[in-house]
Amino acid sequence: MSSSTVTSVPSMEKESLNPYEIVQTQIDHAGKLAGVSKDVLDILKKPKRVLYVSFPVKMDDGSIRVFEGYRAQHNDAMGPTKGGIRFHPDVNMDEVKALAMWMSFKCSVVNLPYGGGKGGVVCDPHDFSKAEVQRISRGFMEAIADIVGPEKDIPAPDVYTNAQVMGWMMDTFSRMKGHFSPGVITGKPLILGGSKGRNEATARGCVFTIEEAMKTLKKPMKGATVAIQGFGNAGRIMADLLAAEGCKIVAVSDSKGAIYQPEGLNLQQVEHLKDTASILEDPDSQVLDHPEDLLSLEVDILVPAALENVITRKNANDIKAKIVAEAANGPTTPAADNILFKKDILVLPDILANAGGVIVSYFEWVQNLMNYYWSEEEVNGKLKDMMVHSYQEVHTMAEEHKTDLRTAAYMISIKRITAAMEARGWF
Ligand SMILES: NC(=O)C1=CN([C@@H]2O[C@H](COP(=O)(O)OP(=O)(O)OC[C@H]3O[C@@H](n4cnc5c(N)ncnc54)[C@H](OP(=O)(O)O)[C@@H]3O)[C@@H](O)[C@H]2O)C=CC1
Ligand SMILES: O=C(O)CCC(=O)C(=O)O
Repeated sequence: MSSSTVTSVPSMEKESLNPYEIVQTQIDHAGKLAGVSKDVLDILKKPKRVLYVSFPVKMDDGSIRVFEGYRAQHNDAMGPTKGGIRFHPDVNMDEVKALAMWMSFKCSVVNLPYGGGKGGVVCDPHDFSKAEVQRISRGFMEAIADIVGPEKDIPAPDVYTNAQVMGWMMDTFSRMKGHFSPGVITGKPLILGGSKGRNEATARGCVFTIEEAMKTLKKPMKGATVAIQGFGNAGRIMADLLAAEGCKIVAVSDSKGAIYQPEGLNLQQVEHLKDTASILEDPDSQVLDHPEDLLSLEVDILVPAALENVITRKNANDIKAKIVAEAANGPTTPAADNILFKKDILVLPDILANAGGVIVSYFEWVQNLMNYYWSEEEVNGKLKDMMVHSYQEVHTMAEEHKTDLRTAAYMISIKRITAAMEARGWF
C-alpha cells in the first residue's frame, strides 16, 4: 500500500483524546472521500439516544452503593442496535457514545443487519465479590430494560464483563418480560443459548485479518514476532491462536505491567501465572520498566487488545511493527494514524479487525431466534468467510482510493448506512 498520494485522517492541531471527537473526525474524513453530503454526515456524527442511569445496589456488608451507567444507541437504519457492556472505572458518556458509533460502522463494514450500541457501568468489578457483581449486573439490566430487547438493542460482553454477567442480565430481562428471552443479549453461557465459538470469536476474527494482511505483505505467519497489550478475552486468546499459527509471542501485558522475552514466551507458563498469581512473576521473561514500551518493540505484529488511545501522536513514531492489528476499540488516534500511514505500517482498523466478536454474536442471536444451534466448525467457517470477504472489500477500496484501511472501512460502512437511511426516507 503506497503512502504517497492520500494522507490518512488529518491530524488535529492539538491532539484530542476524547473518543467522541475522534470518531467524528474519522466520519468527516472518510465521509467526504466517499462523497457523502455534510448533512448526512451530521446525522451519523451523533448517537440517536443515550440513556443515563443510576441504580442502588446492596453490598455484602449491608450498605447501599449507587452506581452510574449508560447505554448509547447510535443508528438503527440497518437493524436493531448491537454492542457490548463495559464495567470499568473510566466509563463515561462520551466514551460510550463513541463506542456505540464504532459499533455501527463495524456492523456495517462486515454487512450485519445491525446498528451500533454500547453500554457501561462506572465501576471496577475487581473491587467487588461475585454476589455484588451479580447485583450490579442485574441492577444495570433492570435500569436499561425499557430500551433493550431482541428486536431493539442487543448487548454483549466487553471489558471486564463476561458470559456469566450476560447470563445474569438475560435472566433479569426474561423475568421482567415473563418469558425466556435469550435473544436479548449475546455472549451468554452455552447452557443459556450462547453460541459455540463466541468466547474466542473476537480473537479468531482478528487472526483471520492478520493472516490476510500477511498475505498482502507476502510475509509468512510462521516465525512472525508478536507483542500483545492486554491479556483478557481478546489478547490472551489471540496469543494462543497466533502461537498455534507458528507466530512467536515475545511480549504481553495486562493492567499490572508488561513482560518481554525475545526468544518467545512460554505461553502455558504465563497463562498459568495469570490464573494463579501475576504474569509479572514469570521467571523466564523480563518485566518492562515502562509497560507502554511494549508498543514500540521491534516486532512484526503489534496487537493493542486493551483500551483506547494507546498509540498517539506522542509514540506513533516509535512504533516498529509492520502490522498493527486493533483487537481493542479505538487504540489509535487520528494523528497517530497519519504517522503510521506515512511510515507504511499497515493498521488493521478496529471496526474490521475486531468484528469477529459481533459476527458470532449475530450468529448467536440468529440461533436464539431459530432455537436451533450450530456446531463450532459451522460457526468458525462462517466467521472466516465473513472476515476474509470483508478484509478483501476493505483492501480493494483502500487500493482504489490510495488510502489507509481505516478510511476505506469507514467509506464502505458510511455508504451502506447512508443507503439504508435513504431507502427508509430519513433524508
Ligand atoms: N470481548 C469482546 O468480544 C470484544 C472486545 N473488544 C475490545 O477488546 C478490548 C479488550 O476487551 P476484552 O479482551 O473483552 O476485555 P477483558 O476485560 O477480557 O480484558 C481486558 C484486558 O486488558 C487489560 N488491561 C486493562 N488496562 C490495561 C492497561 N492499561 N495496559 C495493559 N492492559 C490493560 C486487562 O488487564 P487485567 O487482566 O490485569 O485486568 C485485561 O487483561 C476492548 O477495547 C474491547 O472493547 C472488541 C470487540 C469484541
Ligand atoms: O458482540 C457484540 O455484540 C459486540 C462486541 C463489542 O462490544 C465490540 O465489538 O466492541
